[in-house]
Amino acid sequence: MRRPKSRDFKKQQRISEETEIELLKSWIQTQQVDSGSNPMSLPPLPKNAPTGRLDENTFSRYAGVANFNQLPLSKKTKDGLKDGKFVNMTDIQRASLPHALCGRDILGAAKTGSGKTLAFIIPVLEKLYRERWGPEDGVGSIIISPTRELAGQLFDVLKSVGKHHNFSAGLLIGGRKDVDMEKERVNELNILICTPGRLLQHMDETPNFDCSQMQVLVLDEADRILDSGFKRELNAIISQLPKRRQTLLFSATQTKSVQDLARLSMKDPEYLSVHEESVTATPTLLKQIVMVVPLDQKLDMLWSFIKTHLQSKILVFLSSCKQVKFVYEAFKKLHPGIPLKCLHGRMKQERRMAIYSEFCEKRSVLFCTDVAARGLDFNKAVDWVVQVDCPENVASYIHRVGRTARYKSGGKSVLFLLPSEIQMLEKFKAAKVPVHFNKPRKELLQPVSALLASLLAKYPDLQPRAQRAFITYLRSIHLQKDKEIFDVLKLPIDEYAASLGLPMTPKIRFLNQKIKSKAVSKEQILAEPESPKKENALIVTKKKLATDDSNDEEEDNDLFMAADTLNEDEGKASEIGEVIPATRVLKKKKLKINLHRPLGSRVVFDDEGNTLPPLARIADTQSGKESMLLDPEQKAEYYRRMREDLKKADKEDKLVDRQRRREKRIKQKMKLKEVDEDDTSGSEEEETDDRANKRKKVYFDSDSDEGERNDGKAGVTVEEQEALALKLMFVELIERSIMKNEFCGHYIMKLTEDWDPLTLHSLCYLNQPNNSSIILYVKLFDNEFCYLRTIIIIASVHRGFGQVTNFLDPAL
Ligand SMILES: Nc1ncnc2c1ncn2[C@@H]1O[C@H](COP(=O)(O)OP(=O)(O)OP(=O)(O)O)[C@@H](O)[C@H]1O
Repeated sequence: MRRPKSRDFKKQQRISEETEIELLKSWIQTQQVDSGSNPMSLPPLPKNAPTGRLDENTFSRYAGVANFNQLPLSKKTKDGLKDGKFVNMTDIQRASLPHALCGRDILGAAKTGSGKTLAFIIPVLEKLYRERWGPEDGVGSIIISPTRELAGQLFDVLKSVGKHHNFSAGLLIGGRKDVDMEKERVNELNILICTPGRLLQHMDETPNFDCSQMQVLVLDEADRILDSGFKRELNAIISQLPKRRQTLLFSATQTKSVQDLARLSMKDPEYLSVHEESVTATPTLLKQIVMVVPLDQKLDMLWSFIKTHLQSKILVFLSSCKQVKFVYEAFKKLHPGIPLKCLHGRMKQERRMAIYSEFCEKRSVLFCTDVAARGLDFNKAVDWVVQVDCPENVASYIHRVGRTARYKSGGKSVLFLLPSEIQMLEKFKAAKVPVHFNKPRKELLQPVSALLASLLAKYPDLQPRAQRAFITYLRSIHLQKDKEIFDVLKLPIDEYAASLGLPMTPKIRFLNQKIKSKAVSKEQILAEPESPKKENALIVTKKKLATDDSNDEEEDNDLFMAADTLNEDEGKASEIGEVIPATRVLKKKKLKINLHRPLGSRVVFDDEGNTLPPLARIADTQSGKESMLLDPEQKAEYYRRMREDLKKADKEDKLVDRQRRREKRIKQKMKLKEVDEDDTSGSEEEETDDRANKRKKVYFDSDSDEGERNDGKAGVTVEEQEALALKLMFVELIERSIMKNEFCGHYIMKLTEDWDPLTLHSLCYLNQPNNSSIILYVKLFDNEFCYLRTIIIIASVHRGFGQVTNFLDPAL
């Protein structure tokens, strides 16, 4: 049975729209609240107090009222609110609506989930209604949201509360294919809800797109839209909007920057921060837990958490899309017993919207990036917000946890803090964010790393995902602004890689710069007299500075070298050890040699971990006297003798080689002659040409000390010789000898003597038997100039595979 309509309702129904607008205008005008005052400070009107016109000339006060019905709102808006079961106003609505209704600019700040959306949707509807805005008037209001999902949600609220109005509204967000259709219709829309990028696209591309008459501009999550990420877009948008307009800014963490307000041409805005005096900056019904979790245990902790909360609706924040993708894919394959979903900015828009709606409806775990951090009001309450990675600042934390405990419902959140991020707690305290400190219960921990490792082995496509997740996490820490809290060099990088199931730690190129700068600061330590850290710092600094001009790969290598040094000097270098991460692949990484490092600066270690000069081992093995290495004079004498011996040997070998070449050339000439004589066919010319072509390479007369060039003579270029040398070295030495650890000088000499085309003169080498890293100093004849030229072949054996990494002319 239909309820009889109230007298007020019947009365209002009788009032024509025109009269209603006149009435509203004079009501707002006569009873408007003083600028700068907070309507909430006024005593509330009694519940049954008459509203609207009291007599011919007076109206009821609307500032400080607690009920929507007591506000000077159109019947259509009131009906919409009633349909949505919105009766009593929240604090921010009470504080801001009286100002907003009389056309003032607003800077509204209130806790998450406190009803800020209605605080700007209502004034938009009312303003356009009072201005009698119609389809022919075009764009009357623009509401900008930082994310597509939030824009979609605002659009739903607008549709619901404004359903009795006749305005047309459009949702303009990126990722939608129907941009052409939008372009056709956008000029007919009265209210645009959009993301900055899409709005700007229309401003740039849509013919006759006109916002010059718009009345109200709203920035939801204003601090986010005003921050540097949207600066370019927002400036371009603002430049196309009329200066005479009402501007409403809302956020749980509001900007107070004068520059921001100036950018928006706001004039004496009302700053309404309704919870400024509140004891907490977060909802009172939100229980917030912080746990200190080492980086390598984060996934174990997350997995354990999910397994013990299978009946909950959980929102999990990670710091990058790639982490989200990896954790989602990996956990899905492990079947935790609750539906898993993921949401990040790299997904197609339709998928994003579908995931968002599904999560609103069903109990599940949603892994997401900060794309879901702000504004989203998931229909059925979220039970837990889990922050696996620390947010960039307190504001971001407040928005993330604000996805639960909305309006009058409760909620819980947990944040995993790394030991190095513990300072975040002080920031929480300063920002009035009450967190409870909980110790992780080890008995409940269900390790997942081993399972991930086997998953990665089973599904090859998962491994690159894990690597990308690893790198993007470290990069996100590296790029954080707050360097007091986020220091990538304090992270146990190697253990973290293992916890993702990765068999090896991926390369982290971007870290090098940090390592270098740390090295410089270590130099400052050196400047201080008697510094106990001096010795250790010296080792590290030298290593870093020696590689200033090295390429990326080698830069990474230096990271590992530095860490290696620290490992060996563990006790002494604990100070630096805190700064430079250890890695699991140190021993393997050490094999890579920085080719650009000045010769002789390479540091090798003896069994006790002491550093030795590069030739120390040869000297050591040949002299048998370790002490000799420590005496610079003896060492110099030793090198001098070595040089003389080599020179002598060079001369002798040169003579022998010349002789051999001469003989060989004569032999070849004889052969050619024989062939020419035998050939009687008419293809003689052709044959000769062919042969000439075949031999068109550059020939050198190795007999001539001046290195004259003689076409038609046997020989190969130096490049070919080197290439052949490399090949031979690789095949014969590396594969056979080095891998078996039977590398010996005798073998090499034998090999080179047998090898005809290459006039390999002499060869000495450095061998580090236990490292399987070898430098071959190979002396060749450079036939063009007929001097002895030395190439170094650097060979390394990495995980059982020989690899010639490079060769070059050293300045020995
Ligand atoms: N006056 C009201 N009466 C009842 N429910 C309300 C009222 N105002 C808002 N709500 C409800 O409170 C919830 C939170 O509102 P809203 O999304 O506007 O919060 P918010 O302050 O914008 O949050 P955030 O800062 O996270 O964006 C919504 O579900 C909304 O329907």
